[in-house]
Amino acid sequence: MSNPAIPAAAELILPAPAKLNLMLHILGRRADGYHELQTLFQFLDFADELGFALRTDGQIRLHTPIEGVPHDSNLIVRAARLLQMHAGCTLGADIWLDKRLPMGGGIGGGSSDAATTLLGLKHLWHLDCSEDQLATLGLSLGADVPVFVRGHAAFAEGVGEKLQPVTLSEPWFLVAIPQVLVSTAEIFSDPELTRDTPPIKVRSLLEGGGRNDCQPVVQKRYSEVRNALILLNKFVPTRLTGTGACVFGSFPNQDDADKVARQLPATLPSFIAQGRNISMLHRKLEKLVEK
Ligand SMILES: C[C@@](CO)(OP(=O)(O)O)[C@H](O)COP(=O)(O)OP(=O)(O)OC[C@H]1O[C@@H](n2ccc(N)nc2=O)[C@H](O)[C@@H]1O
Ligand SMILES: Nc1ncnc2c1ncn2[C@@H]1O[C@H](COP(=O)(O)OP(=O)(O)O)[C@@H](O)[C@H]1O
Repeated sequence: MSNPAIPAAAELILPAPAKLNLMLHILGRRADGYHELQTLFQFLDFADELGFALRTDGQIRLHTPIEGVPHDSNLIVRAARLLQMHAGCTLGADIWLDKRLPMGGGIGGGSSDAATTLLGLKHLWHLDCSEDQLATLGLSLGADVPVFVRGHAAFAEGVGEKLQPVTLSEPWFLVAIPQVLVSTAEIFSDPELTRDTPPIKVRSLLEGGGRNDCQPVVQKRYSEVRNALILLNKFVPTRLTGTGACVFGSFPNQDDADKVARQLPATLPSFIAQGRNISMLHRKLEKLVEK
């Protein structure tokens, strides 16, 4: 199906889905300042969309700027240039982004855009590089990029790069979007953040178990997040994803999620999407390969 936000010139249109951190424990801080974590990633069927067209002059042009993000700093452009350099590829690309995921929301939009760019351009440029290579390249762009490259729900350790695929139930999520941008770096540098949660084994982690260690710090600093947690908790157990700002609750079906969404005030936008173990991107890529 075509997307009116992406011109017909695009030869390849791919989704860049959101993720949730169903739990997020912080175990410690490494010498380089990064934090050792344990987190459970699941994808949502809610996504940005990217269009790609081949250029033969080697240039990378993103035609849909994001306000406040310079062209060359956009993770899409950085991912494209990194792949070009790594593969010694002389081809370029025109790229269009239909941004639907709230930014700075802890649902991984920028990282997912980067992963979709790596996989999309591998396809467009007919590159012979492995998923392992793309995940390693992705990690240099952000801790969350590898899970989007792999496309399978996962228990993650290290700084988020040691991934163990898991199969979870696939409930419907109501995700509320407090109207505030939370900086990941700011939360990780907060002196009040606890960094001593003991490691747990994935098999001992019951679905819905664990917690988000960032939540106390984020809700203390941002009243918008605090209020959203209070409000949504009246209907369903609610938790922060990543370093926020989004908060979520799960439901057995879409109707139940809809009923709660309708009761939220207009000042707290939200969306509903199903949690998925295989990302939308990988489901679409599989279909392309089958053709
Ligand atoms: C916390 C998580 C959980 O999924 O998600 P978000 O809330 O950002 O989506 C991620 O680990 C974020 O991953 P990502 O957004 O790719 O982070 P990066 O760009 O690599 O790092 C941003 C900043 O966060 C801090 N950081 C990030 C990851 C980590 N394990 N330890 C850290 O201390 C560092 O200060 C770094 O400069
Ligand atoms: N393609 C992109 N999409 C979103 N954000 C981007 C992108 N490229 C760079 N950024 C920068 O990354 C920051 C974090 O974005 P995002 O991934 O949406 O948040 P989070 O990591 O909290 O889920 C943004 O505020 C923006 O400055």
